[in-house]
Amino acid sequence: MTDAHISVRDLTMAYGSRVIQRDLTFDINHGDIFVIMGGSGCGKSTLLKHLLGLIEPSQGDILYAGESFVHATPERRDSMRRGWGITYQSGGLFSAMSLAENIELPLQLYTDYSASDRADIIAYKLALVGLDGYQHFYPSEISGGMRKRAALARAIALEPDILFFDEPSAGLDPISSSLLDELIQQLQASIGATVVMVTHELPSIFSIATNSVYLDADSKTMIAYGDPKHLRDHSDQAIVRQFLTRTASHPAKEHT
Ligand SMILES: Nc1ncnc2c1ncn2[C@@H]1O[C@H](COP(=O)(O)OP(=O)(O)OP(=O)(O)O)[C@@H](O)[C@H]1O
Repeated sequence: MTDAHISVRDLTMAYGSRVIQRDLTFDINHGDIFVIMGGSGCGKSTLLKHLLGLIEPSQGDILYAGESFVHATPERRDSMRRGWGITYQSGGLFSAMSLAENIELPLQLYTDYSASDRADIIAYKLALVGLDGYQHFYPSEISGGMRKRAALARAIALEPDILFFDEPSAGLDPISSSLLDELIQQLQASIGATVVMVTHELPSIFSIATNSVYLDADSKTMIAYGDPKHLRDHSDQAIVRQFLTRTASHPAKEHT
């Protein structure tokens, strides 16, 4: 038994007969800001999709608070998912809806709040991400960084206890990207959620991650687990140190 928030156990991930990663076993603890790292094509997004239940494992299990997600009934999976907030690379806002309508959608779908309670929650969530008063704007009327923050406001609409991010700062300039990092850190601290993210951004990794796993494309398994700053300085795997210091002597190999 473990008191980890998410436990990955002996996980093998494959597309058909092609194994992407095998024997993944690690924990993500409550309140971690956990980063899934590795070179291009090693299987980071594939792992995220397994954690979200979008792809079934070839082997192994994923447990949330000690309960198997892989073996849960569809109804039980739905209720476990209710506690998750997800933001995709593109942000995933509906362009034909205002920011308020985007944030209202999960509230309408999953809660019995009255219209006026929903309006209060929308205002509060927008304020949390620094978009106070932007209720009536459409996604096309705000900047890329603001869209990411609006997507985050929608992801936290239902008070999730886990936030998943796929490349949160993709497409952002360094300043917007570091503002988003700060926001993720503040939200983590204020709502107490566990954060799981896939990112390539070393500044993000070093400024906010508390723990990480490194997936290796060549050996098709994890070769490092721990605080990325510690791994950068002390990993016994040269490739991990190179990845974290950007010192690879040859261009990163693509595994596509
Ligand atoms: N739906 C799919 N069917 C078959 N193969 C796939 C599928 N999705 C991804 N792959 C392959 O699985 C491997 C891992 O892909 P994945 O997108 O998980 O890697 P990644 O580490 O997230 O890559 P990147 O950093 O480039 O985004 C790649 O070789 C990819 O081509």
